[in-house]
Amino acid sequence: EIGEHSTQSEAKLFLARVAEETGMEEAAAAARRREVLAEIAATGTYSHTPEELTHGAKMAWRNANRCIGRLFWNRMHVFDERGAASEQAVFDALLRHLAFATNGGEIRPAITILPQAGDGRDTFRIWNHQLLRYAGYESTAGVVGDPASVGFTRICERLGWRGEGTPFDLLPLVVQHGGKPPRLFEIPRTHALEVPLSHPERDVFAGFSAKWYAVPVISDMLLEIGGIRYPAAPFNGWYMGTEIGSRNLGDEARYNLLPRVAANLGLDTSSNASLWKDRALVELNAAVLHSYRLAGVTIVDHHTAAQQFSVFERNEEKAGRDVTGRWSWLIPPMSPSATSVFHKSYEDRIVSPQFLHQNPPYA
Ligand code: HEM
Ligand SMILES: N/C(=N/c1cccc(CO[C@@H]2CCNC2)c1)c1cccs1
Repeated sequence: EIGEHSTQSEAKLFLARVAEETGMEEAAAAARRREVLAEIAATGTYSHTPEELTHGAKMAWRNANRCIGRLFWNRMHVFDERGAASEQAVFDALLRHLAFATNGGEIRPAITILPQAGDGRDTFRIWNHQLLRYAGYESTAGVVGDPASVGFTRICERLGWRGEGTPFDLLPLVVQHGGKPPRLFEIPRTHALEVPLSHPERDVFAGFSAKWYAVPVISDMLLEIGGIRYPAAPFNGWYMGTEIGSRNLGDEARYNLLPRVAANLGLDTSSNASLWKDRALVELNAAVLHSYRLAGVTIVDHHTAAQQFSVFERNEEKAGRDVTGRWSWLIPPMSPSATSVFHKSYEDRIVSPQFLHQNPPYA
């Protein structure tokens, strides 16, 4: 009962906003509103039209408070896979998503929306954090691969998966349907474009051949639109260089490459004041941007991304909408004060539609 009222009020708010933003006729909007309220009264839930689903997913991106990439919110391809009825069908849809998004390196933002929660049939959950990610193996000599993946790698191994044991083993996709045991699927190499990393002037990676995957596809967040929850709705954009250069490869708790890069640059790592970590970070980030450009794979540097975010703020102002944001995430991890975002403040208010974190499906 209470659920029904909240769905009704969330649905009414969403339908009114979509009608207004997509210029729907008043009569058509009223008819749709009545139809949805009747469906909720009869079944406790409702289904979005393809148009509502598409615009709702774009609104959720536009409302993503931690996202610096929102300028392009209206240019995202939406794959409606609400008809998926098996793990195999989900896997096929995810491969299609990867192929479409990769597009030979000219990355296209996209989202694949799988069945909504609570529509009677069981829902799907994708256990991966991202469709493409490297395994992490804990050993007595430390971690081989991505330390952030150690837990999930163990789960994959418990489910029967065996990696090669290199620092860059692509993890399998793990798809669960309702309460059934999850199924594992290997991603074909044809769908997992990777970028070999090199530096334009210096051999910063001497002794460690580094690479990273082209397309980041977040697959563990829940998409909420007008009171309807989509627990599996993987979405991709392109990378901002600092995500790879500063965090994935630079963090001590990740690939921890700063000492090696500093040594290869001949820096004095005996004192903080030589700023050797800062110099190593700059060259590591320069190498990432250089390598993706050389490979013809879309990437954005944090200065350009910040400028694009300013254009987004101006566009939203013109559209009469507030921009909400989480400052601590919007500022890039490198040279934040050299970007405009740093010198502004943002209200971290949750606006629906929205992407939300959800509990991992595995114990
Ligand atoms: C097109 C290029 C895009 C770029 C460069 C970009 C950039 C970023 C960056 C740098 C972050 C912070 C990630 C971190 O610090 O770990 C982020 C967060 C986020 N982005 Fe974007 N983004 C893009 C597209 C998208 C798209 C297409 C969506 C969804 C449709 C999206 C939704 C989000 C969400 C929900 C978060 C917060 C994630 C969390 O709370 O863990 N972004 N984005
Ligand atoms: N460039 C990106 N970066 C991210 C966007 C959202 C989330 C993440 C990773 O978030 C992890 C969880 C908290 N920090 C790391 C990275 C995109 C991924 C998918 C669309 S754009």
